[in-house]
Amino acid sequence: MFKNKTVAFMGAGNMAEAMISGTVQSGKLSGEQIIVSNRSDQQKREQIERLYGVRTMASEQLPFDEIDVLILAMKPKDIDTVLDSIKYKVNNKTVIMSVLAGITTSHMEQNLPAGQSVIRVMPNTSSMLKESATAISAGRFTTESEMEEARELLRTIGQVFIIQEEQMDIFTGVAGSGPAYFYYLMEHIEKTATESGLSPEVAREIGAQTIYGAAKMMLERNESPTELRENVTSPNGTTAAGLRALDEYGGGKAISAAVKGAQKRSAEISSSLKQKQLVSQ
Ligand SMILES: NC(=O)C1=CN([C@@H]2O[C@H](COP(=O)(O)OP(=O)(O)OC[C@H]3O[C@@H](n4cnc5c(N)ncnc54)[C@H](O)[C@@H]3O)[C@@H](O)[C@H]2O)C=CC1
Ligand SMILES: O=C(O)[C@@H]1CCC=N1
Repeated sequence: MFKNKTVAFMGAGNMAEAMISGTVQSGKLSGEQIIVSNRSDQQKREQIERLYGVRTMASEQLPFDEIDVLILAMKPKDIDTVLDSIKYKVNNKTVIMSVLAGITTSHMEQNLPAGQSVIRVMPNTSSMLKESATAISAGRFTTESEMEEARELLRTIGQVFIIQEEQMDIFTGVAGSGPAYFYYLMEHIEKTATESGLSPEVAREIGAQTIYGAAKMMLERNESPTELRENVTSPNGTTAAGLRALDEYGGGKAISAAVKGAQKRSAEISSSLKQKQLVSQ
């Protein structure tokens, strides 16, 4: 399916690198088919070229006519500069995918040639190991077959969920930002375990295996998190004591607030762009 296709990245930061790593490991695209560009950091380009065997160049050198899929992976604040810089160069057959939090397809469509196909994508950094939970939603001009191809391409970095664009903010709060909540949890588990005498290396391994095992149980057993939690919890036992402390310290509320906080920030990015556009009209 990807034979003779060229996928180019604009932006070569953490998210782009995670996607490049996963895609190259999948073996579905060769390094030759992937072009990675950024604004100015040549050292980073050389590093990516060395590590993943892809082609790299400065963004203004991208061969726009050759590109089938252009993945935008810079910070949301840079979107307008980038759209301005590509709107007269981009090929009308190129599908533009954006991984930028909060940037809507309609914002991109308004700042690109009429009819350009745009897909909003929300991956996470577990793309690095082909374990992302990635959402995609179609823009106004995206065809079903382009969505199917997008899904196939992003399957190389993990699981793909097709969602309505209105659901992107909450998806971002859960899955785009989500790995950070688990790392935060691990930081605390590791610190506490180390203070109680485990070596940091062992504490990390134990914690990671515990999260991994719990995630696998959730994915492979047809049981709700409530059932799974109850199976761990003996009456008057150790887990009950641990969960009581979590409740006492507002653990559940804190987790909900984290997801909602990220969701809200994603929506704020969208509305601040809309505001900016209204002002400049
Ligand atoms: N880091 C994450 O876990 C996730 C990030 N995202 C999205 O990915 C995007 C990138 O995030 P990170 O990789 O974390 O940021 P980063 O700061 O690591 O990378 C940004 C990259 O964009 C490049 N860049 C900036 N302006 C440019 C321009 N005009 N032309 C070409 N390249 C340009 C920079 O050189 C850099 O390589 C953000 O929009 C973020 O919302 C989405 C999902 C998860
Ligand atoms: O923190 C951020 O804004 C990006 C988007 C999702 C994860 N990282």
